[in-house]
Amino acid sequence: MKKQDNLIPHMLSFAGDKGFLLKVSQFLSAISAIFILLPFIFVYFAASKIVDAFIGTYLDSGELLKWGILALVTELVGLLLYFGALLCSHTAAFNLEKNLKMEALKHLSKMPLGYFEQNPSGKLRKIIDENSAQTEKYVGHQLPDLVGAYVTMIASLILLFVFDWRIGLPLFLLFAIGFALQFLLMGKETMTYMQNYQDSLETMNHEAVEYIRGISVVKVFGQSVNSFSKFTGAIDSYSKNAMAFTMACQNGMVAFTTVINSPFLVLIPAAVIVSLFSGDMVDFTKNFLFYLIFTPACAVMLNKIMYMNNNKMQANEAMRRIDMILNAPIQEEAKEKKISKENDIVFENVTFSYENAHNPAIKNISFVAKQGSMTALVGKSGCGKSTTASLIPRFYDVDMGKITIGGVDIKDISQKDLMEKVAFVFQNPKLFKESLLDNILCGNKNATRDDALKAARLACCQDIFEKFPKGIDTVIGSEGVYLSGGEKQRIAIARAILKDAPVIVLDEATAYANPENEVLLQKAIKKLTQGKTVIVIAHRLSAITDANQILVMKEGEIVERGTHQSLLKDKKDGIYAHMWNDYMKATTWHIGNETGEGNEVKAC
Ligand SMILES: Nc1ncnc2c1ncn2[C@@H]1O[C@H](COP(=O)(O)OP(=O)(O)OP(=O)(O)O)[C@@H](O)[C@H]1O
Repeated sequence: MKKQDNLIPHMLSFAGDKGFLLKVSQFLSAISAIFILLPFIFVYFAASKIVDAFIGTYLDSGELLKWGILALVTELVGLLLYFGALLCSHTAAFNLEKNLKMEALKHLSKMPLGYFEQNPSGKLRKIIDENSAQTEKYVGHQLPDLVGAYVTMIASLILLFVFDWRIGLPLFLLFAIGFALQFLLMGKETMTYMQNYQDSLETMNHEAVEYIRGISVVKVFGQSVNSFSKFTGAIDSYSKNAMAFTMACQNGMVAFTTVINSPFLVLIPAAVIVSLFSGDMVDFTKNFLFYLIFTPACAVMLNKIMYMNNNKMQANEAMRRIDMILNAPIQEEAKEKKISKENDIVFENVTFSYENAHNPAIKNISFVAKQGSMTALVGKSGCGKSTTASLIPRFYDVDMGKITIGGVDIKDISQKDLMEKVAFVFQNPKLFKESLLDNILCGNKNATRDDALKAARLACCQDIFEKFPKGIDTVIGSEGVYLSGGEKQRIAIARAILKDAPVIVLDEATAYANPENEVLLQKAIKKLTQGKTVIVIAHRLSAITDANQILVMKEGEIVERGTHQSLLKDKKDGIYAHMWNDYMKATTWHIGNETGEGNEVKAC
């Protein structure tokens, strides 16, 4: 899609079954605009009567009253019609905003989870919220106003010529110059400046959030805001783009505002010249009175149109941003969905690269994880363990090779079935700002409170509940309720126990355990993984010595495989044997002196 495409019709299509209200609203607004112009004519007739009274002797107060009442009534009718127009446009606009949000959320739910690593939730929320609100503002307020303003403009131009074309023509030319300047202002170049400005505003907001998130690092390392080059760079870029946008608008804006707000500079000289050639000074005076009343209203209207075009440009840009989400490629669902009854996991020559990465994160990975067995992935940081695990629930799709569960390619299993089949416990589990109970229940929406309590017991969460007066009903994040990393992990394990999925992936699920709660966590994990196909990533090698197979990874490839015993016995000089030796040394490492005096530090 080109940046400058007119996306307004596309945006309006989201009004759905309320779309017809937009037409009704525009119709009412157009009629209302005419009614709101009529009082000028009636006031002109009233003023004419007063002029007549000056040159004659008799002032017909009845007729004066008639024009006054007509002016009042038409003004009121105009306002009522406008009210009706706004009512219709707002109903359609709210529907449009709701549909846009729903569509965006629906689309996001079909995206691979990897998309959310590149596009953090805060950024997506901002794009959806702010831009859909912008479209609501445009459709609810400005769209009916725009139609009304254009009708007013055409009617006004007609009126300019109806009373005395010799005065109307120079005024028309003045307004035409104003319009020409306005269209010059709305040129493609300005649109590009505005898009750059909006982009840099978005980047700056995003970097500000990142900076605040990392404020603890800033404080601990005594950094200043200037040392965060991405944030300061984003501020600089915003300031440059804001300035460029302002400068791009400056000349046109000044010229437009000056021209449009100086109709008397044209009206008075024109009227003086016309008066010199007017035979009937009475008629001239009446007409001049009309232009005197009407011309400032024309200027106000043109100013309004100018700002409305600006708003249209912003609404177009808002739609473009929402479209970036709506057009992002979704994770394709298989046309013929297959059900996998068994739970063996098989990787066949799987290769995967992250977007924009130079090298594959994993290469040619093949292994079989038998149903009911435990497979451990070990290796140095960055060797591809998490990547391998994250391909099982399709957080990303493989580039080459395939992954099957129970003999069925995971791409042929429906997303819903796959999500039901796999439970994933992350190193940093995400808990919602809801009660602990709700956080556990989200593993299985059909489960009862008793089920959740049972799962929590199995996950050794009792001590967490005992800390808070409301126990399992305590809401996280409220009134100083915060959980430690290890506590969060146990809640996440309770959630996974409740889900009772046949495949369990544990990515550093005990990373935050301290010596006391590691025992609890290990117990919880034992309960969770009984009889399941388990893929586990753990830096503490003691946690995986019982695994049915250990896959040792290096630079994205499997370089050794076997059980703990076989790897130690058959590959004495292998990577795993070295890792195990280092691990054993670390667990008996002493601070103080080499004779073992001092404080022992357990590996954690
Ligand atoms: N979202 C991502 N985008 C781009 N590259 C990534 C992403 N996540 C990981 N990588 C890269 O892929 C490679 C494998 O990373 P991965 O997280 O799988 O390693 P790991 O073995 O799990 O590491 P650790 O033990 O530190 O968690 C690394 O080079 C890493 O930099």
